[in-house]
Amino acid sequence: RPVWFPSIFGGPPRPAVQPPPQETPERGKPGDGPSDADSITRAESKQELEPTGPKTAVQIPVPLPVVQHEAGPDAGRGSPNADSSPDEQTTPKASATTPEISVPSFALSTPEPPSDAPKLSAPTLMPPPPRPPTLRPPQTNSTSSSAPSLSPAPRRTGNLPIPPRGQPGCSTLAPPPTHSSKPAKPSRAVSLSPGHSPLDWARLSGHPTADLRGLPPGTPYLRVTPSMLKRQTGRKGKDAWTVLGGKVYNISPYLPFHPGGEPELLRGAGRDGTRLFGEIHPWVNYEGMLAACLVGIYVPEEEGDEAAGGAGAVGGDLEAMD
Ligand code: HEM
Repeated sequence: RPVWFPSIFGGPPRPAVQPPPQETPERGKPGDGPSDADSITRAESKQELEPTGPKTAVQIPVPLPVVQHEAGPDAGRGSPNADSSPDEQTTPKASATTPEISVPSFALSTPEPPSDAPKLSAPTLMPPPPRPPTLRPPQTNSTSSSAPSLSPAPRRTGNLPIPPRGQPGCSTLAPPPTHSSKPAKPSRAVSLSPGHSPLDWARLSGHPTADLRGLPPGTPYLRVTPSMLKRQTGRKGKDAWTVLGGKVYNISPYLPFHPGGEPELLRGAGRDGTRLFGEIHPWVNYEGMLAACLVGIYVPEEEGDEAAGGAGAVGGDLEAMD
């Protein structure tokens, strides 16, 4: 393999002593093991195991005899010692304990685990990756596997940089400056009197038979004209009507329940409050909340059913509309 380098880097032309195609089959031969790293490792481990095991297995280079060789000394040593479980007879644990003592490559990791833990010595065949000093458990004796997973947590938090505090705009509790630059719109909600919460209104108006229209029972839906609506302002003993989306509602029963207050709600009384309503809270489901307060539909003057008393029957028009 060193012969390649001069030819690659423009050195004097030399005939290749061993061309690449010839190296591969030679290295693949099981008998020429010294060139392969695995074969070297197996050979060294077998040599170290040889004093404790039978000598015949050392001469076999293939992996299968190695397993048989390791099972032999394990069974032989494991039977007098009561500390090993019966499952260890089939595992190649004997090879892990023995090279730990004599293989030169184990010298780097030997001081880390104690020699009485044979299962932890197996990964020492390959040197462990470098770990930061903060993640290393403080105790050298690794008695349980769960201990290392718990110990790095407090160490890690202790080494994390603490964000700066005390400066304006740097607090983690405060919103970002881009969000806090514009002051929030102050709420115009009022405190409702006891028994007039939104839930109370839902109980009062949510019943299917609830009738909060302020009309005699059995009165059909009305065709409400602008002149009719104008008189329903909530004053002079009359109910307050408003138009929302083409429908006329009696909002008088809802006045003490309105979160925005009675005066605000009365701004829409006697007129079409659709635009005003939509400017303040378009998300409010007025159709569901005022279903029991539905008086009728809003129609032009000439299409109204106004009689001398005020109301005319709508008939089935509103039901067809729904
Ligand atoms: C058309 C005249 C109306 C006006 C001028 C009006 C005005 C207001 C105002 C100023 C608020 C307080 C908003 C805030 O919290 O800052 C409010 C809240 C509220 N209004 Fe009205 N309102 C009207 C009609 C209605 C109607 C007809 C309903 C029910 C069908 C209603 C249901 C509510 C509800 C549920 C809230 C609380 C909204 C929330 O907290 O998000 N309002 N209203």
